[in-house]
Amino acid sequence: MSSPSPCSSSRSSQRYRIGYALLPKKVQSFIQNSLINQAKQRGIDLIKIDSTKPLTQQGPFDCVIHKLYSSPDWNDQLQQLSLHHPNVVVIDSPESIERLHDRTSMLDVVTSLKIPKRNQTFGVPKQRVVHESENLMDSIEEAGLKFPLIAKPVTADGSATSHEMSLVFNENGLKKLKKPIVMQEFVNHGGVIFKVYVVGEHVKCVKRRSLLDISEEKLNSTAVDEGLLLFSQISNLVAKNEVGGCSELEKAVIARNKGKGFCCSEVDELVEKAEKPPLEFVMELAQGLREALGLRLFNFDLIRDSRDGNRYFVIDINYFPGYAKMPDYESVLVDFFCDLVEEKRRKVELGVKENQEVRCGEIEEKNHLCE
Ligand SMILES: Nc1ncnc2c1ncn2[C@@H]1O[C@H](COP(=O)(O)OP(=O)(O)OP(=O)(O)O)[C@@H](O)[C@H]1O
Ligand SMILES: O=P(O)(O)O[C@H]1[C@H](O)[C@@H](O)[C@H](OP(=O)(O)O)[C@@H](OP(=O)(O)O)[C@H]1O
Ligand SMILES: [Mg+2]
Ligand SMILES: [Mg+2]
Repeated sequence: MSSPSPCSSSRSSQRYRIGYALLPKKVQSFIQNSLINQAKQRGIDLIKIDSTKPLTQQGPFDCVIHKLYSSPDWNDQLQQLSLHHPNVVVIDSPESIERLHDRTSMLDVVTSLKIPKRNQTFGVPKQRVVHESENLMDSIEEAGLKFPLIAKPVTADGSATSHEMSLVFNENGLKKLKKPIVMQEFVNHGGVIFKVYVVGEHVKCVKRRSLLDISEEKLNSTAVDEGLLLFSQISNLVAKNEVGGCSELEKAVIARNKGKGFCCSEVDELVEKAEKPPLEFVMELAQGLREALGLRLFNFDLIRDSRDGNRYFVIDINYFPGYAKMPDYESVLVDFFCDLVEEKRRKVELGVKENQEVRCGEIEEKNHLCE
């Protein structure tokens, strides 16, 4: 087997340094030996950054990748780095990342996307943020929202609570929620979501488990009298066999299926059988979002309307998601690192050229003055 070619074929012996600033949990899941080794083979060294120490003293870096929540100090550090070392590629800008931390506006960008006309259409579910002081039912009606709804914490800041969702079946449930909270229309989508991972120009779509459809009948049954069903990170639930049974959520959702015996294995079957959305459509959406968000490392959750197989909804966008769960994540990421290295090389070349032009200009000016 031939060894993988280095990133930049013109300078095969040169090594490149990519600094990463990530929380310990992310380091553990993302910086795996397999990634480090594949990167090494292509001339890239991954260097851990200590965000509590001056960044400019930890370089040099060709590129920096990062995911650190709410750290003004860190944002200042990045600003200083860009000021003093403008050729370093920083992925991504803190301002662009920040937009994904608020679910009230996170999906706004989707509605203004322009992609070529095709059979598939896309949008976002209706939603509205509600506050304690409001007349809840009036607000819900005003926004055109109908039960069942899904309640999502306003802030998506990486904390466990920011992933705590609730299915809301009626006014009773609505009252129990801690406000302010984002209320979003629940769209029946057949128990499967599509996670689209974007890594610069590279895009991968994977299928995952989701919530089962909720029928009119279920909505009117006594099973939903409580009004509320809490859940968290359903797409990451491990397979049935690994936990020795259904999760509480699955049991609860199953119970609402009135003994139809819908269990995890059936959910897994739904995922297995589901057809992914057309690749071209996914690519166009991904590219549109990448440009509109000004981000290169993110994923988005896509669901397909059970009533219309060509209608899709974007329901969530996450910065620097769990890439290690993506098949072949190492090669996708290393290809991306190579793209960055190339970008840095072009920046340097352009800088040198611009400098030369300035110098030539200066010389010409001097000559002219001397004449
Ligand atoms: N509008 C909706 N209609 C139907 N199901 C939804 C809707 N919004 C969310 N869900 C379901 O709830 C899950 C969690 O919602 P969401 O993706 O917004 O939360 P999250 O905690 O930010 O997820 P992640 O772990 O991807 O960051 C989704 O994966 C999907 O199964
Ligand atoms: O922990 P925070 O900062 O909230 O970010 C999460 C994202 O919101 C999730 O989307 C990631 O899971 P997926 O890669 O399955 O979407 C999830 O992946 P992880 O649990 O593997 O790290 C996280 O990246
Ligand atoms: Mg999600
Ligand atoms: Mg999310």
